[in-house]
Amino acid sequence: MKALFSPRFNQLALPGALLALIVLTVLAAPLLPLADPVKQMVNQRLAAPSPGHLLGQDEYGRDVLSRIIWGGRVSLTVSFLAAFCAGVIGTLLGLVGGYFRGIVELMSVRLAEVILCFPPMLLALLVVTLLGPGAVTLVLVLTILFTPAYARVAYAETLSARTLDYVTAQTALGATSSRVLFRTVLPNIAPPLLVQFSLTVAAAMMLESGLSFLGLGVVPPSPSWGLMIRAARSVMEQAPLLLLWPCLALAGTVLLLNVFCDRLRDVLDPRGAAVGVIPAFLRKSRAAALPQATTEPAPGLVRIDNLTLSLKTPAGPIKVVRNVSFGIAPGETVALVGESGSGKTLTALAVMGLLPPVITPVDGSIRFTRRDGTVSDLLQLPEADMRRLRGNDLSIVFQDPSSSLNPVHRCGKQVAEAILAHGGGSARKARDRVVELFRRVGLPDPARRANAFPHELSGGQKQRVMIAAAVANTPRLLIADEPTTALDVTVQAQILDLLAELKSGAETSGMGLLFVTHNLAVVRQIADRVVVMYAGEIVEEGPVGEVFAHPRHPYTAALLASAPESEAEELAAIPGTVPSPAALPPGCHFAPRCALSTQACATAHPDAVEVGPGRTARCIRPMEVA
Ligand SMILES: Nc1ncnc2c1ncn2[C@@H]1O[C@H](COP(=O)(O)OP(=O)(O)OP(=O)(O)O)[C@@H](O)[C@H]1O
Repeated sequence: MKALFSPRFNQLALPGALLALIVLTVLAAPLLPLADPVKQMVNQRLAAPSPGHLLGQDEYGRDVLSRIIWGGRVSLTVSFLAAFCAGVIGTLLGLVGGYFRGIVELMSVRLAEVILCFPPMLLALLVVTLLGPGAVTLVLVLTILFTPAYARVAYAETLSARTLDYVTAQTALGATSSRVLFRTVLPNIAPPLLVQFSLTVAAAMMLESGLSFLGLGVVPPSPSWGLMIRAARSVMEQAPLLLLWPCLALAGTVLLLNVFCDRLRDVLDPRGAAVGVIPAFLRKSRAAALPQATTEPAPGLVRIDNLTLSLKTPAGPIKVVRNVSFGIAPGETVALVGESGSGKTLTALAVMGLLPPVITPVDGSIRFTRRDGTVSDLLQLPEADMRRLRGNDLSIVFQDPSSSLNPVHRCGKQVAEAILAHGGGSARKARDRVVELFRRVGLPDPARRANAFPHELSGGQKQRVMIAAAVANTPRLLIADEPTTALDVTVQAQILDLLAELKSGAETSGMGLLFVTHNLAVVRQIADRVVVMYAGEIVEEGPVGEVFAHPRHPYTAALLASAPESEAEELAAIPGTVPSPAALPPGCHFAPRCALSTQACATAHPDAVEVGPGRTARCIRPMEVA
C-alpha cells in the first residue's frame, strides 16, 4: 500500500510513534504488572538489576522501573496540563490583544509580558511559599511562566491575520467580533500555536524536574524524575545506574518532543510547500479532479492551461485566479504584469508548487518540459518530485533579499547548500562553484563575499547572492517575483542587466524567465512577451513591442498611460481600484473603471479573442482601444 500521508507527514511517524508509546505506557501504569512505586524494602536498598526489578532498587529498596513509569506519569501530566492551561489563557490574551489593539492590548498581552520580568525560579519560590509544594502548585507555576510565550505568538499571528482580505470581508459582512476571532482568525493561527504547545511541554518537563529536584515540586514519596535524580545524586558513587535511568527518561522524552516539534513545524509551516499540510489521500482526490497529464509534448518550456486557484474562506471558496493560460518558450522572457492583487504572484507560486495552504489549484494544468525532454504536469506531481525540481530545473528569486537569506549563515554556505541539495559533488567543489557563481553575478571579491554574513552585504549584493543561488544548478525556468522592488533605482538597473546577461550566458542559455512585475518600464527593457493580468485573469497577451505600441485592452492602455515613457507625457491615473475577488463586478471585471465600456460590457463576461499573430485580448471592442 502506498504511503497514506505525504513525505512531510511521514517525517512525523517515528518520533510521533515513540512519543505515543511513552504516553501510553505512563497512562497505563495502574494496569501494568508493576511493583508499588512507594513500597520500601530497606534490606534490598541499592540492589542491582534483577529479574524481579529490571532496573534495580533505589536507596529505600523501591522498584526503579515502577518509579520511572509512575514518575513519568506525574511529569507528563503536570507538563501537559500546564502547557494546555497556559495555551488557552495565552492564546485568548494574544487573540483579543492583537485583534482589538489599544487598551485591550495593554491589559492583555502587555500585562502578560510583565511576568517575563521575574526570574522563573524566583516566581516559583514565591508561589510555592504561598501555596506549599505539590503537583497542583507546579501546574500553576508553569502555567504562569508559559502564558506570555503563547500570548506573544498568538498576538503576532493575529496582527498579520487581521489584515488578510477574508478577515476584512467577514467584518464587512457584519460578523460579530467573537465569530471573526474564533471562526476565522483562530483556525488560521493554529499551526504556530500547536508547535508552541509541543515546545512548552518539553520546556515544562525540564522545569518540573528542576523544581522537584530543588524540593519545590512533587512531594516525596510520590515519584517524579526530578526527585529521582535528586535522590540518586547522593548515592551515585555506590549505584551510578540510579542516576542514569531518570536522566535517560527525561533527556530522551525531551529530545523526542523537540524532534517532533521540529518536524511538526516543517509540516505546518505556511511557507512550506502547498501540499505539505494535505494528506496524500486528499491530494490524490484533488489530482483526480484535475485533467489527467497528457503525453503530448508541452509547447515550449512550460505551458499553463486554464489555471484556476481557489482561496478557502469561511464563507466558501473564492476563485482568486481564473482560467490563466500562457506559455514560455526556451530562452524566452515573459513578463507578468498587473496592479497589486491581480494574481501574478499566486500564478508564479503555483508553478513552483509553493502556494500557501489556504490556496489550492482547482482546475487546469502546468505542463513543464524537463531536462530529459519528458513532460510533467506540475500540479499533479507528488511533493517529493516537486522538491527535486525546485532549485534544480525550477528556481525562484523573491522580492526582498533581506528576508530570503538566513541571517545566521554565511552567504557562501547558503548557496553551497543549494548546490549540494541536488547532488552537486563534494563540499570543496561546491565552495569553488560558489566563488565562481559570485564572480558571475558581479559580486566584488567573491571569495570574501562567500564568507560574509547577509548583514555585511548591501541590498543589491544580497539580491545577487539570491540570484547566484537560483542559477546555481542552471535551471530551465527562472521565476523572478518583483526582484528589484525592494532595491533603489540604480541597483534595480544593475540587477536587470545581470538577469539579461545571465540569460545570454553559455551556461544558462535556453533558460526561460518569468518576470513578475508591475513596472512597465522594466517589461519594456527585459521581456519578449507580456501577459497582462487583471482581477485574477489574463486580459491581454502578446509580444512586448506590439502590445506596447497598440494595446488591445483598455486596461493595458490605461496601465501604459499611467506609466509614461518620458517626463513630457502626461500621467493618467486609472480611476477606481482592483475589485476584491469576493465581489467581482458582473460582465467585464474592468468595465466599472473603463472609459470605453458599454451596456454590453456590464452584462456579459468577454472571452479572450485573437487580436493579431500570437496576441489575445479579453475585450469586445479591442480595435477601438487607443
Ligand atoms: N495567503 C493568502 N491568503 C488569502 N488571500 C490571498 C493570499 N495570497 C494571495 N491572496 C489573494 O489572492 C489575490 C491575488 O494575490 P497575488 O499575491 O497573486 O497578487 P499580485 O498580483 O501578485 O499582487 P502584488 O503585486 O501586490 O504582489 C489577492 O486578492 C490576494 O489578496
